Amino acid sequence: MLELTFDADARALYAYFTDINEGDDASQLEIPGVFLLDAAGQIVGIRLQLASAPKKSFLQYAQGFEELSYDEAAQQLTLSFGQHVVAATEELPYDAIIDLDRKGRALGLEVQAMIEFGLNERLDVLNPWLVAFDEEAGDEFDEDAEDADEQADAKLGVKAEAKAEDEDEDGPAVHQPIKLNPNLPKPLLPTDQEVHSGFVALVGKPNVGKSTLLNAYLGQKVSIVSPKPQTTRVPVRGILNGPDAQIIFVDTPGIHKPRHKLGNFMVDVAKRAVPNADVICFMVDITVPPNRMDREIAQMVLLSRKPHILVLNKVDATDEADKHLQEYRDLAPWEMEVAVSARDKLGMETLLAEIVQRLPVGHRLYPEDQLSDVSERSLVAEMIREKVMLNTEEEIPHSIAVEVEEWEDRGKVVYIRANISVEKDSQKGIIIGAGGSMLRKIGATSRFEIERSLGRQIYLDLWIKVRENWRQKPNELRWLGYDVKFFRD
Ligand SMILES: Nc1nc2c(ncn2[C@@H]2O[C@H](COP(=O)(O)OP(=O)(O)OP(=O)(O)O)[C@@H](O)[C@H]2O)c(=O)[nH]1
Repeated sequence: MLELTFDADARALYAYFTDINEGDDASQLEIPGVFLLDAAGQIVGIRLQLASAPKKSFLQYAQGFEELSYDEAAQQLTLSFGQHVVAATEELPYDAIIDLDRKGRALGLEVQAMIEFGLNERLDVLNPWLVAFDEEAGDEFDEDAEDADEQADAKLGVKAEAKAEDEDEDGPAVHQPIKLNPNLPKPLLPTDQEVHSGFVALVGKPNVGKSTLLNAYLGQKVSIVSPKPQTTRVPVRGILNGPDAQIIFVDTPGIHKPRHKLGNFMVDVAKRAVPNADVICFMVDITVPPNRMDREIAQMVLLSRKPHILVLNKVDATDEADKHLQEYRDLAPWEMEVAVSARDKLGMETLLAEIVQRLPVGHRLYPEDQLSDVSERSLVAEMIREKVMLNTEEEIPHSIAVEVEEWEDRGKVVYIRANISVEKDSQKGIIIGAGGSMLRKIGATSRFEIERSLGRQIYLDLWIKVRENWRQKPNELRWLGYDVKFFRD
């Protein structure tokens, strides 16, 4: 049976024909079509009109599903949900998207409806096919799997008691929050006066520069950055103090089409940041035109009814900054738009002023010397993950997780033992590299950055562990700290 997921925030319906991983979708087809409606106006199917005959392999993954049929003569792909009489059709407000792999095989499709379409009330017929993002089978805490995991740890010499102790005390990733770097000049701030203060969500697609902007404002890295999409996995709060304002930026994971439970978690925590924010900065990459995901995020921002600013990033990277401007403007009635370069720190004062005037007046919500809510321990784990991401290719960057397992102040140095989890044995080999060269490189670059950030000498002990298919396993995700309950406000 073909399973569907419906993202109510984005009003998007997804149907995947096969399990897919990051990078499997090599290209996309945009195809016009119609909703098939019964006499009551309920959606009972979708018909897509292909422009030309597809390759033979196009429907290879889709073949087993009785809901799908292809009319060769008419070049129409139809999804029918049950034996309903089609009484009417209604044009899809946007072309459907079909993801293709490198061989041109259709991996799945996405259909988006407009806000005013009232899609959910018309989805009743589709209910038996709908699965919720977060309620797939096996999502319950799996004690057997947890036991098996501990046994595997014991075999590898990992101290299960030490881990349990860590987790009992403070959860998987809680430690001292990062304070302002003592080497940086401290702003002189009046303490008890009222200021503009509140939460500012940085939301957008992966790779648009959200983390770069946050780090640029704070003058210190609190959120890791890489050229690969989906770098940020958990919301990171960075606190900027000024004489008249305290701005708590919330850097969120890039919103994308989730393909595994880790992706579901990332999108879920990103979306939760929107209703909790006082101001929303919708960040886009001005060098490329908006796509379906930008439209979905813009709708979500609009629905929140929060003050919202369009932040057009990467102006440094194009000579035609206004080429796609109108298309971004058309996504929503923005209260304000500001063009910036997070990399070159351009436009940042203007954006800050726009943010501050939209924040409520009150007291500072965080101590003035606190830079982030990220613990030192989490930041160190993230910095190591960043170095693995920067030094590896293909599927590796997305397949790893890093946990700091031991942290001991030994006077002159801080001893830090960290585990890099991978999904397969083959990935372990890649991370170690020939004669250990890759691991040495990751260790050296991580140590340099961690020492700079902590202002202390460290001894970094890196271990690699295979946690098979961890991104799909709820208990593994919880163990690694990717659990929504840790990120509730
Ligand atoms: N040219 C240019 N590149 C930028 C700018 N801002 C960010 N980048 C680059 O864009 C890439 C992605 O930046 P990130 O800050 O990791 O983007 P993000 O939106 O946080 O990405 P996710 O974590 O995937 O959601 C990195 O290679 C950055 O160096 C900018 O203003 N100009």
